[in-house]
Formats: sequence, C-alpha cells, structure tokens
Amino acid sequence: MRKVPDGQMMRPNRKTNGSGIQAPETRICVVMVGLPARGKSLIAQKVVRYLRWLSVDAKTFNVGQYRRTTTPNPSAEFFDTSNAEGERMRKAAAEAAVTDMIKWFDNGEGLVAILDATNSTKARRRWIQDRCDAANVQTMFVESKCDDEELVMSNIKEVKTTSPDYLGQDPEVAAQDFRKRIRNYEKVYETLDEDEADLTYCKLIDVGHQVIINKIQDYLQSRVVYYLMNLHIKPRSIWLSRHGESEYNLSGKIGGDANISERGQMYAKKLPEIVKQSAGDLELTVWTSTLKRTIQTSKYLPFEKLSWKALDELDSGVCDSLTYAEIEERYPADFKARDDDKYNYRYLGGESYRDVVIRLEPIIMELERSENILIVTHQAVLRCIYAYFMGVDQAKSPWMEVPLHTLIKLSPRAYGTQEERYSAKIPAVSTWRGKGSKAQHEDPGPGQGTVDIEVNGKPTK
Ligand SMILES: O=P(O)(O)OC[C@H]1O[C@@](CO)(OP(=O)(O)O)[C@@H](O)[C@@H]1O
Repeated sequence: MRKVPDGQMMRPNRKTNGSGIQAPETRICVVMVGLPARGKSLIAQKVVRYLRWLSVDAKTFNVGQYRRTTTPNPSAEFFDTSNAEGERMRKAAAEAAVTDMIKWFDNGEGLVAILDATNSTKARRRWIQDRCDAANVQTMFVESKCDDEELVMSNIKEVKTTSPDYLGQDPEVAAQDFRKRIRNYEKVYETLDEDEADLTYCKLIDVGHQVIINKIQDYLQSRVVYYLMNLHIKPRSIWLSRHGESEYNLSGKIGGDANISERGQMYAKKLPEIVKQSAGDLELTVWTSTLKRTIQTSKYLPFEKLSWKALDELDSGVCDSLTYAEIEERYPADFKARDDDKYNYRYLGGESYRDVVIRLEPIIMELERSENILIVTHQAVLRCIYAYFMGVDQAKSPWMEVPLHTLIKLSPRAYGTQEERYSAKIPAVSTWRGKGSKAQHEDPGPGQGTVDIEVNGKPTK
C-alpha cells in the first residue's frame, strides 16, 4: 500500500496481465473446426468478447479475410479440392493468417488468438499444430459439428446476406452457391476423432446439446471450455433496466439501500406495460439485486423473480451515502484517482469496476444458458453487463450514460448486438457525472407521458 498526500491509502491496482486469471507466458491458439454455416465465426467472436471483458487480450484471425485480399468473390468451384489453383490460394491465406498470428503473440500483444477457418482436414490441423508448437503456442481445437437443419439454414440465410463474399449478389443465387461450397467442403471434411487423441480439443455437437473434451490442460483452457459449454446460439434477447429513481438519487448520494422516490414508483407501475410492448407475450424471469430499490421497481411485473447478491451496486466503501461533492472534499486524492482510472480504482473498503466484472461472471454464464431474462439492477452493474454484450472497452464502460426510467433490449446476432431503448418518459434526475466534475444531477423536467423507442441509437418515430 502506498501513502498519498492527504493520508488516504491507494488500493493496489490489479492492472496485471489481464484479470490475473492466467500466467502471462501462456499463449493459446483456439483453432476453429467445422463446415461453413456452423456458427464458427459467432462462437469465435463471443469467446473473444468474453475474454476481453475478463481482461485477457484476445483476437480473431479470420482466414477468409486473408483469402479475400487475393480472391474477393470466389465461386463454389474455388473451394473444390480438385482445383489446384484454389487449393494453393487457400493454403497461402492460411499461411498468412498463421504467420500474422505468431507475430502478434511474439509482439506480446495478447494471450489468446482464435484462428477462424474451416480447418476441416486432419492434415490442415496437423500443420497448424506443428506451426504453433514451433512458436511455443498451445493449441486448442474447437469444432462446431451441427446437423440441425434449422440452425444450418438460418446460418446460411445470415451468411448470404452479411458475408462480403456475396456483396451485391442476388440472395437466392448466393444461397445456391453457398450450398455448393458447403458440399465441396463435405467431400473432404474429417471430424475430430481418436486419430487425433493427442490434440487438445473441445467438440460441440449441435451447440448446447453435447460436448466432448479431450486433453484440456490448464485454467484458461478450462474457462474457455466452460464458457463454450454454456453457449447456445438460438436467437433471443435480454432486457436490462436500472431501478426507478431512488431517494438517494434525488439527493445525489451514492450507494446505500434507499427506497424509490415517487417518480421511481411511477416507473415501477409503468414497467409492465413497457415490457409488454417490447417482449410481447413472452414469459420472462426477472433478476434483481438484493437492494430495496430494484425489488420495489420489479414489484408489478407479473413474472417469477430472483434476487442476486452479485447484482448489488458497486460497493463504494467509506464513500457510501456521500455525494460526489462530499467525496471530493473528504478524499480529494481518491476522487482524482478514480477519475484518472475509473475502471481500476477501488474505493477504500469497497470495490472497483474490475471487481464488479469478476463477481458478475457467474451471472454472464447463467445469462448465456438462459432465455428471456429481464435484469433490474444498478448504474455500475448495468454498465458492466452492457459492456459484455456490446464489447465496450474498459476505458469507456465506466463513463457510459445509462439513464433512469429506460428499458434496454439487447438482441445478440451473428455479427454484433442489436439494441433497442424504450424511454418511459417519466422524469428523473440524471445520475451521470462527467470526468472532472463533482456535480451529479440536473432535473430534465416533465416528460411527455408516452414511451419513446430507439433502435441502435436512432429514434423510431
Ligand atoms: O461509478 P459511478 O459513475 O460513480 O456510478 C455508480 C453509482 O451510481 C449510483 C447512483 O449514483 O447507483 P444506483 O443506480 O444504485 O443509484 C450509486 O449508488 C453508485 O455508486
């Protein structure tokens, strides 16, 4: 512990290599395996987002992107293994991706790389394994094997409309070509099996149904496997709301366990109607914190409710129940330290945003496994959950504005998450405080009484 001028203690910043969940020298290449349209890119993207959220530097190397630099719009024939030129170009793309990935590791830029490609033959996997062994990088193969016709079809639909390979093409022609491409891969596809028993792998069958694991070696690998085991990639949404305005929010005090204000009550009463507007007749489950303001806010929702300690607001320790102005006056060095590095700053006797992320990890796992969840929680906790889904980086997430009396609907898709915001138009103080300022709230005045809806930041009316 280091003494600072006003006698306050600085809590050590745990800004080590990541969240401290892995020895820094471990480098892992997660090698995706599987036919096209099996959700590999979605899985790769989710693993990267999850690891970054836990402060493990991770990056995807997509072989398709390397291939596109020489062959931007190939036809299905390009992927026929009897096409020597196609084979040569595809191997060159894989070579370029692996070379860049090893450079990335050697420059100390990260711990986990995801090699996103079909890697559908044993020969190709052996070649990757040898390259990684030589560079002192561990490999973990992750196969998505999926014969669920419906899931494959919805992936084909997604790919033909979003893949740069089919940019500007007639969607039907694109879908036909893509199916042909899949058939070409099927001719040579070899699933991971006993012949490769020396490899570390995790085989996901019909994502979420069956998982086969082999030779998982260390903590970080088992974390990734645990995450993969909880994934399902069916389309669904998650709803998030802060509690209604509290008595503490009104007086500018942080923390505590205050009741909601009169306007907070109005929001609680209106919430069922807004949820209905957004979720229709879906039967939701409501998760709250253990604090009164979230429980009171969810009171009128006609659904099952669960209170989680892990959803309680960031613990502000000795600053609990003070206003930002009082904190600045009593603990000026701490006030400044928090502004300088809000993500890592830990309140004396309390928590940092980094601490909150760690305690939220089981919530994220449970969220990945579940469907139709509405979470009613607090400003800091909501920022952390939002950052996980939207991939917001740590310098920005603690400063995000999350208004009171607003329902947020997040719908994860293959390439990014769609966001809808429903503003209840019930006035509330703003609890957002900008860097360097001690003022917290201003009253935005009376609302219009109707619900305003925004999709991905744009008003719908
Ligand atoms: O990290 P900052 O921006 O201070 O935001 C967290 C603060 O938000 C508050 C409101 O100011 O949360 P809450 O939503 O529970 O009312 C405080 O209790 C909490 O300390």
